[in-house]
Amino acid sequence: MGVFREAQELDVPVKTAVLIESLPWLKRFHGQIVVIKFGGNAMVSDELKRAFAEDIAYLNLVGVKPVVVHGGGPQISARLAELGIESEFVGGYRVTTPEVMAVAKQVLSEQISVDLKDLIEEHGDLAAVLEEGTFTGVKRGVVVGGEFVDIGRVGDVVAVDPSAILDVIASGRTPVISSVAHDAEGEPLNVNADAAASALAVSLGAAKLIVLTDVAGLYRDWPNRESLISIIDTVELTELIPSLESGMIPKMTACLEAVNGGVAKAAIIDGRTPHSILLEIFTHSGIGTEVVPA
Ligand SMILES: Nc1ncnc2c1ncn2[C@@H]1O[C@H](COP(=O)(O)OP(=O)(O)O)[C@@H](O)[C@H]1O
Ligand SMILES: CC(=O)N[C@@H](CCC(=O)OP(=O)(O)O)C(=O)O
Repeated sequence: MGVFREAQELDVPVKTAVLIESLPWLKRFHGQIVVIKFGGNAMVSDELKRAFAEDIAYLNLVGVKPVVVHGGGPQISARLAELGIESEFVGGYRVTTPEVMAVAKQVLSEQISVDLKDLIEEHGDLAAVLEEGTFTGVKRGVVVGGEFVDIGRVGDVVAVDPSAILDVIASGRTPVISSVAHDAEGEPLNVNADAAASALAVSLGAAKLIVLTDVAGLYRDWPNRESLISIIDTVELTELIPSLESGMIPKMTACLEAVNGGVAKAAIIDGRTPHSILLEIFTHSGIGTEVVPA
């Protein structure tokens, strides 16, 4: 008993320091919108999803206004494999036939959105799933080796209607939204979730965009992982993007566009670290890679 109390007393200065370190960040972000993108690769275990939901509930309850935009690429791939439907990526984007689109829509908007909302709601009436309708998109193609390749129902966001999101925020809850968009005819488009989160952060005038993924951040020397970039400005990032690979291309483009669109900072952080969002927001050093204006 005596040993236990002594150990607790030793912890007191550490605990106090951790709590008080958050004060300037509470002042900075209180009342501000922070868009948080939860990537499918960061949803690797129930424990991590629960820690994510705790962080979102925490932010909400201390007066920050989190908005969750999620992906689910690996989960879509797993479902397609179960159904025996082939799928491939070109330039970081999934080739999306109408059949693939139907599966992506079901996994993202019906399954993952609801799962995340339910986990956040374990802490109170704190979340709401947004119906599709926020993002309007246009079909995009990719250029590979100088040739234009049609990749099906893949879209770029061209307009964001934030009204439903603002209503949810005004009700004190956290919107949870998938990246599915619709074209002018109302047909669904598969939008990369990083790009959707970025467009939303700009439209909402968010104070920060945080992107959770399955690496510590952006490495200059990928795949050696010896040189993690802690901070990079938009000019340097613009020069670096053409040399990046696969999923990092849409991810870093999304961060660049967010900051160029007026979001003060965009951070790529490791979603495999439990409570990485709280560490990023409420500690001086943060974690991962931060993109800032030049
Ligand atoms: N320079 C780089 N730094 C870090 N990761 C990189 C880099 N280049 C490519 N990657 C890859 O990008 C992946 C993240 O993109 P992606 O798989 O689309 O993630 P998410 O599902 O979180 O959106 C990493 O797991 C890593 O394999
Ligand atoms: C066009 C395109 O590639 N769309 C993505 C949408 C989901 C997504 O972006 O999920 P992550 O954030 O987990 O990667 C896909 O179909 O996988």
